[in-house]
Amino acid sequence: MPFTNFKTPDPYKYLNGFNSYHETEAIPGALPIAQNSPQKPPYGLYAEKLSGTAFTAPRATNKQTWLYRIIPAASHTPFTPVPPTYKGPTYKGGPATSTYQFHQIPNQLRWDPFDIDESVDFVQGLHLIAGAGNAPTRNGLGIYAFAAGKDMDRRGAFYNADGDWLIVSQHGEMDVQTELGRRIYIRPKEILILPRGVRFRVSLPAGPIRGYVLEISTTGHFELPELGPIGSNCLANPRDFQVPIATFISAPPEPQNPYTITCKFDGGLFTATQPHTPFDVVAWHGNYYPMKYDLGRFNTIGSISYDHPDPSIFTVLTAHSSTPGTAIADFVIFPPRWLVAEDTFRPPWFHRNNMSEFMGLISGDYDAKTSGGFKPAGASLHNIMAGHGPDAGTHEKASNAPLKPAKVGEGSMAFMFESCFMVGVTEWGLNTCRKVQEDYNAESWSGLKRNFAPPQGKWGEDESGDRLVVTA
Ligand SMILES: O=C(O)Cc1cc(O)ccc1O
Ligand SMILES: [Fe+2]
Repeated sequence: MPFTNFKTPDPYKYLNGFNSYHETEAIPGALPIAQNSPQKPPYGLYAEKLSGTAFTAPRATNKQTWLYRIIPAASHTPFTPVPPTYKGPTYKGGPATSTYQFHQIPNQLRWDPFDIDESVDFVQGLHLIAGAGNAPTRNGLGIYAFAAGKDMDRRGAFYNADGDWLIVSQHGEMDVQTELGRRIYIRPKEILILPRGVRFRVSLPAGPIRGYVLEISTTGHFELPELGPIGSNCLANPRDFQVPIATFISAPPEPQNPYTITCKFDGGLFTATQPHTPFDVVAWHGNYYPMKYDLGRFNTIGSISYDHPDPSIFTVLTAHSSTPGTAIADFVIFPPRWLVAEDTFRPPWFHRNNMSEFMGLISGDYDAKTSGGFKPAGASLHNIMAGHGPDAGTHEKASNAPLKPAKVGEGSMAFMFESCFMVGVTEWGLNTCRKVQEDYNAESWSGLKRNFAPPQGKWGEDESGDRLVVTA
């Protein structure tokens, strides 16, 4: 049985390997040999360096890519702010605000599925649901929902100066052209990493799309988690990350029909034009590039004895904070898997987490919920120390289930963005989207029964705390 989510292969070819140093050329000989910046690069190309870290970052974390292109990215008209009347995304806490405005809410929150708006493209259809910190100090995080029904303009491209994106596809198919290669194909249950600054354009070959985006505004990037005693394999394996192969558009510049470059810079949108295509990179070498990953390739591990392990065993990618072992964001998935633990309450336990947990559902059911309120394309947020866990129905069922080996999550894929930040909710996330469920807590946990049955005798105290109560 092939461990992938797909019967038909993706139509494009890729380079394989996470954190590998790759090189690719669309014309043989376009990459200079040995050096980066010859006096005259091959074929009249310009050399341009795209850095993913400070020049001085330690070798183990240093990222850069050298691009060999027809015209450098520097050549464009000045960027000007996109007028607030533009039918577009809500990136900040509210329209035309200069700072992020987040509502900090200690309650558990859950959202019904986000709507698809077929009249917008990928960039226009992005909405910031929640986040923390900010981009300018490189200490922030953003969680977006996106939905779109239109291709991005053929003569347009977008880049995000605020951080790296991890795009989770929930519905539809995305064909993503980037500077580093013409095509990346993303289907539901696949993810796309788009590094800060890389220009791209999304088209929709098979109708509307919907999904989620995690943005990290840090100095670092998404990394594979350490494996410790697990060893050198399992979870997401490096060779399953797929990287575009250099391809370029060679059309001559058209001053009368320019390309529009849109960027997100501290949550605001700016545009500039240029007569030449941004997708003119003929060759590149480096370790700073977009990547796709099919979540079906994840090698899930779990308990083969007793007790429910921490969900960190399901971490696909992590973005470190400066505290060892503590992530600004972990991307965690709950794939189909066998549960075999003996004498164990198998679903997630009740808990209050030091970290915040934003969850989404790509398809199917999530094994901690039976009430039906956590639906594909919906979401939940259990902020720092918000009590949560299985709903009453799930608890009842799992406490009495025969503990035979059982497969959970067949056809399902839930995920979590877990962060050390207190994650605030935007005005769009709380009100404008009109998806917040009023009764989430009551529906989930008000039905929890008191099952307490101590042995006969003197146990506990009365409410004043100074007299022992005799239970019947
Ligand atoms: O809250 C959740 O459903 C996510 C979760 C799953 C799990 O298996 C253990 C802890 C946890 O936070
Ligand atoms: Fe949790």
